[in-house]
Amino acid sequence: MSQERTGGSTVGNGNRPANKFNKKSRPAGATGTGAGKKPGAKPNGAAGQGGSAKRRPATAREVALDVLIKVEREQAFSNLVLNAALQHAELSRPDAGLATELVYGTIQRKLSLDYALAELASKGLAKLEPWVLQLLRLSAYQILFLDRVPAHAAVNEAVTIAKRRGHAGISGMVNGMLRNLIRRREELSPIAAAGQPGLSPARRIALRHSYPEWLAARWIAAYGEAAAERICAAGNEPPRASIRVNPLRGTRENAISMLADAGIEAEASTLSPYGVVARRGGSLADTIGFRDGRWSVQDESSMLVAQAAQPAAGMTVLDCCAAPGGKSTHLAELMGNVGRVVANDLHPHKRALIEQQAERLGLSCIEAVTGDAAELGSRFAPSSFDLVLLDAPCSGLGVVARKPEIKWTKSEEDIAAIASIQHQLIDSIANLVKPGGRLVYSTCTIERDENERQIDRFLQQHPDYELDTNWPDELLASLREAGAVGADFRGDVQLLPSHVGSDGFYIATLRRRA
Ligand SMILES: C[S@@+](CC[C@H](N)C(=O)[O-])C[C@H]1O[C@@H](n2cnc3c(N)ncnc32)[C@H](O)[C@@H]1O
Repeated sequence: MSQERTGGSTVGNGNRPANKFNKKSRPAGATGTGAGKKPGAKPNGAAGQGGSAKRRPATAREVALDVLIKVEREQAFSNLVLNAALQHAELSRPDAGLATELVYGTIQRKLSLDYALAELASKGLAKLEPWVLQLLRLSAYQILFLDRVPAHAAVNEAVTIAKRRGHAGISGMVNGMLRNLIRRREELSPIAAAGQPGLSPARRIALRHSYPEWLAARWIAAYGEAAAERICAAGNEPPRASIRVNPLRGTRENAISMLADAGIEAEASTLSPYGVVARRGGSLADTIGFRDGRWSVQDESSMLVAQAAQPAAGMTVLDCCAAPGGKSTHLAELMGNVGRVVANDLHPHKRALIEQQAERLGLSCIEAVTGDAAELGSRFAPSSFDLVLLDAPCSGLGVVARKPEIKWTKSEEDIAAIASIQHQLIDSIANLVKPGGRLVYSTCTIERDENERQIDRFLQQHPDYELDTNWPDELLASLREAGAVGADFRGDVQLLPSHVGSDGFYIATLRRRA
């Protein structure tokens, strides 16, 4: 089947190299929201398994295999593990591109790959050692999804790795299963599987695009079958890489021209007047403009939050969940660095991240503090702030293109649990907004329980608040263009990954009645 990604190059905020297996570039590294390990993750350990722990991986496939093993074993974020592994491995640029494609593609297509492999494993996949299963998935991904990687090369390399890491029986089994897969690839294709008669819409979408069935069903219930399918397809596309220009240090045109000088082909974002989207080139963070504070690496959807919040010079602003500081710094930029932005985060170690960003961007009006947002209501006097932003911790299901493991690790129980925390947080900060001031709520998820329903419940419990439709005309025009808002705009927006290819994001603006 032809799902191949060709061309492309590193345009992310890490060191994601050129990738000739992708049609589009995959941006590398942490995306600026919630970067770090997942809660409960074990500490970093050696990446490999099956005898590879101390050996520095030599090939793209070995690096990819070690990353896949570690992501699954430690419940770690793939972008962080991959970036660390690439820096350590010092692969050539094309090999680093192959490793990148293999890691993201294998995680994205896990359900499709397991569907095909399960037919070939005589004792079932559950009996396989974890590293063998990852090696089979990695190789099956090449056979089923990458037309430009010869199938025999994928098999030969898998057998070589299996011989190095396991006994002869394992390499023989790997060889046999993968050669069978090549022979039966049409029959075992997940696309053929999705075409079977009698499947429910959720099962069909799950098989076709490799998503958990419960998630496909949830999105069908929320958005309808056609939209849910578009969302799932968009989540398998390489995410766009973009920067947000710091208007205090230069113009967007100037940034585009500086990027061109650095070999990065980029164009103005259609969503945000501060955004620039990179098409091909090098790492956006590894640029003079980034180091000089002329721009930050940020997804386009995320840039819309500060724009919708409409901060003004001289305001007193609270960002309740601020680290690593993407939105606090944007708010401060739009305030011309005049006023006060209190940037709070729960984790003490994240305070330095906010301070580093503020310093790099020349923003002295940001004051980074540490604390539980649920306690901010008692820490500050009532009505202390003109503007309060709650960029809440969330399930992250709007960013599966950047962190595909999210779709496999999150559950419906997780969504319910995080929605309950969000409710507690928004409730506890409501009193901090001055009458006439704004409360902005945002998440990087597309779950209605975390978004619209959260706001509906808040409005029922806080009659002193109302949704605020007074958004900048320019912002509303670009959201209309993207198909994200219609005539029924009520003061919130749910951007879907399928709208313009940016992250799925929710933004609501509320005004406290005067
Ligand atoms: C979505 S991220 C924020 C991203 C940030 N606004 C930005 O644009 O760079 C959510 C943040 O909330 C923080 N967090 C989670 N629970 C919190 C709590 N109870 N109080 C304060 N911060 C919390 C996390 O540490 C994380 O940095």
